[in-house]
Amino acid sequence: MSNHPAITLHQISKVYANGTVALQDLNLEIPAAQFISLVGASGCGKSTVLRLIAGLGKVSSGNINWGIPQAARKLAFVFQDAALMPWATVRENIRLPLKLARVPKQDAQNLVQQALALVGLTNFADSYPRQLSGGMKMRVSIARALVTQPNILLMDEPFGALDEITRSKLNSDLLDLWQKYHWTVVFVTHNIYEAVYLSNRVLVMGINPGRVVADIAIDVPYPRDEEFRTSVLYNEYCRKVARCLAETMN
Ligand SMILES: Nc1ncnc2c1ncn2[C@@H]1O[C@H](COP(=O)(O)OP(=O)(O)OP(=O)(O)O)[C@@H](O)[C@H]1O
Repeated sequence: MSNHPAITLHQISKVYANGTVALQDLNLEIPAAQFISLVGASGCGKSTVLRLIAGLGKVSSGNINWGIPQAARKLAFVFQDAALMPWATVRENIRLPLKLARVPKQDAQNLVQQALALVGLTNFADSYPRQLSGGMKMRVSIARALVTQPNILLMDEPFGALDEITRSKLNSDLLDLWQKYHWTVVFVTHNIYEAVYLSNRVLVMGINPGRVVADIAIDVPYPRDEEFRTSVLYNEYCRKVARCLAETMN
């Protein structure tokens, strides 16, 4: 894994037009190919951090420095809501970003086929969203992000609406893909267990104002399996994150 910073957020503040101070003096260094999670109380600015990295809004002060030249930056965003077009098939939903980028049809077809295989939905390519379970819809949403072959993946509570069993399966599948493709991942979640299982680092954010209050390295090698999830070490990490989170609420 490279330690070269892909993204550095330096003294970032974000004040929305209505005066809400969402972030204040937030510092965060994200090395290339790291999987980091942001956890924190509702309203502490987690989504704001993702949006600023994605360029969907301007910082009020501070700056975001990129270790990757603009031409080589390929960002993809996955939201909690799969937000699929109900009238279009799985294949058409996944092809949408390629269509918008005017990728030639044959290339697009190949990329969609690959993305379908990655998320295990090849046999559902011609199904409609209404015919899929919640977990399958989220897989389509992930495939739609992966089809653009990103190197930075921004995920805003992608599994928040799923049941525990589906969430746990998608966590494992996501880690398998990450180990293969080495994306830089910034993952927002309310779920401490998910954050510890997935991440190289868990960043705990405080509220009022939003900032990073703890940066906890999860020093456990990948692949991480069921054994890790049931280990004493895993529980210790979860407790540590929970304690930091509780302190932010005091
Ligand atoms: N467009 C906006 N205009 C004004 N205030 C906003 C806007 N977007 C977010 N905020 C405010 O900024 C703060 C941070 O919001 P943000 O959505 O980043 O938090 P969050 O940690 O992702 O919350 P949650 O966990 O509930 O999704 C909140 O107080 C929110 O109300």
